[in-house]
Amino acid sequence: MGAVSLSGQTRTEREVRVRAPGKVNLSLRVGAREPDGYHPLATVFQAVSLYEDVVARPSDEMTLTVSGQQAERVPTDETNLALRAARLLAVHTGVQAGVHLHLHKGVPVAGGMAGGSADAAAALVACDALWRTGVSREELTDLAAELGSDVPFPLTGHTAVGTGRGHLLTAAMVRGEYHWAFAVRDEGLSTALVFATFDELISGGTRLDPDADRALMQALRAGDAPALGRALHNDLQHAALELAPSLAEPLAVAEDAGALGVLVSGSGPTVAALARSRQHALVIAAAMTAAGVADDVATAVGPVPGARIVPAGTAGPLEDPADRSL
Ligand SMILES: C[C@](O)(CO)[C@H](O)COP(=O)(O)OP(=O)(O)OC[C@H]1O[C@@H](n2ccc(N)nc2=O)[C@H](O)[C@@H]1O
Ligand SMILES: Nc1ncnc2c1ncn2[C@@H]1O[C@H](COP(=O)(O)OP(=O)(O)OP(=O)(O)O)[C@@H](O)[C@H]1O
Repeated sequence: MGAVSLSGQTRTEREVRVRAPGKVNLSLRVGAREPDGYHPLATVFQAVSLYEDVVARPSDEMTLTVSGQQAERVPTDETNLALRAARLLAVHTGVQAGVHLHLHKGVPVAGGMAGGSADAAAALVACDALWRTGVSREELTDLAAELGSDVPFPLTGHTAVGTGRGHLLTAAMVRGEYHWAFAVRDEGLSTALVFATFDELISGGTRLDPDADRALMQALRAGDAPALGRALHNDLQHAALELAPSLAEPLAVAEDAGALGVLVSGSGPTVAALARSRQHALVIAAAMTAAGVADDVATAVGPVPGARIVPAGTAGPLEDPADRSL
């Protein structure tokens, strides 16, 4: 155990492990583009049990390594959202310390499930604990929103309504658990391009109806999965299909396999199918694999909690492979 100096204090060197979830937008309603380039949203997020694990260790620099699903597609330079989160927290709090972050990815990259946003949320929580900054949860949420519209939600987790750019959250009342099957594609979709394609398709005319998700919220309160399946909605789906027409295939296969509802997750290209049970989610995933309509499949349950510290010694895919060669 070494000792490091932090803001004039000496403390025992340690590591902090944080786990943050990916998300599905149960409903994603998009208003007309505003002058700042962003679109007002009315969305309902649900956190699902595909996780990003982040380990933060004291370091003189800000460095990053990545392992896990599609790790080779994640940038490790200063554009990485987790590194940007660490830097933002250091600047905000005046902490003069570095960190080594290791990300273990379990959420599809550029898949519309906010994997990078979950990394950023986890990095904020991990660095906050490592550096003992003492910032409030509200401040962390504000910093999260500076990093990206989707970053506050993985801090909060569970099920929440998102307004503004999607970053203003209100917890939703939810009964029961919901089982999901996902069709994952190797090639991601750019969120900005999907929004731009949406603009072309609607050519200026759309208004957010505050009552549009009444049936969906009622289904969640009642724990009624079939009603939730009928109420799933994504305004960006048409644009995602325009850019990746083959997404129609996993949508159709999941429907044929009896999914209660199926949609493109967020800006895509991951396709999310709501199942009747965990077993049924496995059946839908198997059907998508057998039909060859996905590069990979996954199953998950929601809602699950937001970013939280994982006690040391907890089993899980949290190790930095670089350590094994030491
Ligand atoms: C599609 C969703 O995943 C739904 O939850 C999010 O809206 C995307 O959130 P995100 O990836 O965190 O997006 P940001 O990093 O904030 O923005 C990336 C780009 O997406 C577009 N964008 C994003 C959010 C929003 N409300 N309107 C937008 O038009 C903008 O072109 C922006 O430049
Ligand atoms: N930590 C990170 N993990 C994954 N991608 C990252 C990360 N940091 C930056 N990126 C970049 O961000 C892009 C989007 O990644 P991400 O996995 O968050 O997409 P997404 O799930 O579609 O996001 P969202 O659903 O929030 O729109 C990637 O193509 C990658 O270049």
